[in-house]
Amino acid sequence: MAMLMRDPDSWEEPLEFKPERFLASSILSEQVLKYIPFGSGLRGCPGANLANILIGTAIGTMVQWFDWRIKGDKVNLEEAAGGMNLTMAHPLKCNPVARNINFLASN
Ligand code: HEM
Repeated sequence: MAMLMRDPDSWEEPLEFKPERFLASSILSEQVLKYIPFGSGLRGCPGANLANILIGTAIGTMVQWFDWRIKGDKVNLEEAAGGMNLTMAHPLKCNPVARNINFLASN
């Protein structure tokens, strides 16, 4: 079974950024076997639900409070040569710039 993240045999429009493609996942779907960050089966990660909640909250907070600046205008998503983990060939370097969100201020 191919498990490459951009394998057109496994993914529709594999080069497009479409995080909503994961919304349809359920533990029994074929979809979930294409991407198994938490392993699966009896020894699968028992912390998967907690991790998904924490990661969503952490990323949401980082995006809400900071503008993430990169050098240039495009992120190079080239992957490093295989292994078990998916690694960026050119690790992302970016600077967080605090957003001016002052939602506690009165008008
Ligand atoms: C992004 C976060 C996480 C990732 C990517 C991750 C990934 C994994 C993977 C790949 C395994 C091995 C599964 C297998 O062998 O099939 C595993 C096992 C495990 N994980 Fe996680 N995990 C995460 C977070 C957590 C959290 C938050 C907890 C606990 C609060 C946790 C507790 C465990 C435990 C106890 C095992 C061993 C299960 C066993 O061997 O029966 N993990 N995890």
